[in-house]
Amino acid sequence: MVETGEPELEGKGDERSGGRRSYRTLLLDGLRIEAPAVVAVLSGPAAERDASAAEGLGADLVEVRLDLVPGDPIGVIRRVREATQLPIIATNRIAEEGGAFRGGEGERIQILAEASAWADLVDVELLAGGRDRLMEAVGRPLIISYHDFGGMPSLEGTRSILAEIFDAGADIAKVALTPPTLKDCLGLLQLVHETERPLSLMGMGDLGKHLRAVAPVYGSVLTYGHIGAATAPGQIPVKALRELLDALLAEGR
Ligand SMILES: O=C1C[C@@](O)(C(=O)O)C[C@@H](O)[C@@H]1O
Repeated sequence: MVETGEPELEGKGDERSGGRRSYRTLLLDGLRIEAPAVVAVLSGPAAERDASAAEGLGADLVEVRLDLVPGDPIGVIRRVREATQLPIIATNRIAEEGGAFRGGEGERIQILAEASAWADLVDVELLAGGRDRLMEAVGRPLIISYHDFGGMPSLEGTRSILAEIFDAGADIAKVALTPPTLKDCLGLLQLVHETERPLSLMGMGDLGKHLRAVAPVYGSVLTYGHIGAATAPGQIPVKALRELLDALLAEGR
């Protein structure tokens, strides 16, 4: 686990980074993220080509879904590193949380650890058996994630999951949930607004997808969009997501 030590710098709603509005600056082991930030998810055979296009489409970071690229995942992330200057998140998603990796946990963690040499942040699931082993092996800022593709825990249950994620040593907590009602969406926005530590919250599904553009207004630090095929229900194309954020983020808050 990386000892960041660096304070987060609380920006103001009117701060701009390259013409974009930033609410807060995250300093993670020398990596500077002006939040809220758009992450372009790279998957499939066009991952390297999409990496080249990501910044022009409005992405601030890219995520390489090592479980969703053909061939050698290490070769792919190396080429993505050559294709873009944007910070890279390495993710090798377990099947239980919507991923396509089908090997053993030891192999999955090994690939992720090796790929981290070309990444700026690493994503690992809260419930992954190899989570702590990976965290010991990787000297990168960590996103610890939790996904529910069929619904969501209660709000108290979600608060407990966030506490577990931060207690486990996350630099950024990430939860992607499928809220069944608008009341659940309101509850999640309240949760984002009250959480001071860096949290990325996304809604999945038809009723939750608007949270991808709205939760950043309430403080969510990362929101994920796609360039090629969507990698989650309700995911929004990067260009449209960027335009939504630029339209919705407020001068002051
Ligand atoms: O965890 C996340 C969020 C995500 O599942 C989404 O809902 O956009 C997409 C994944 O690629 C990423 O790793």
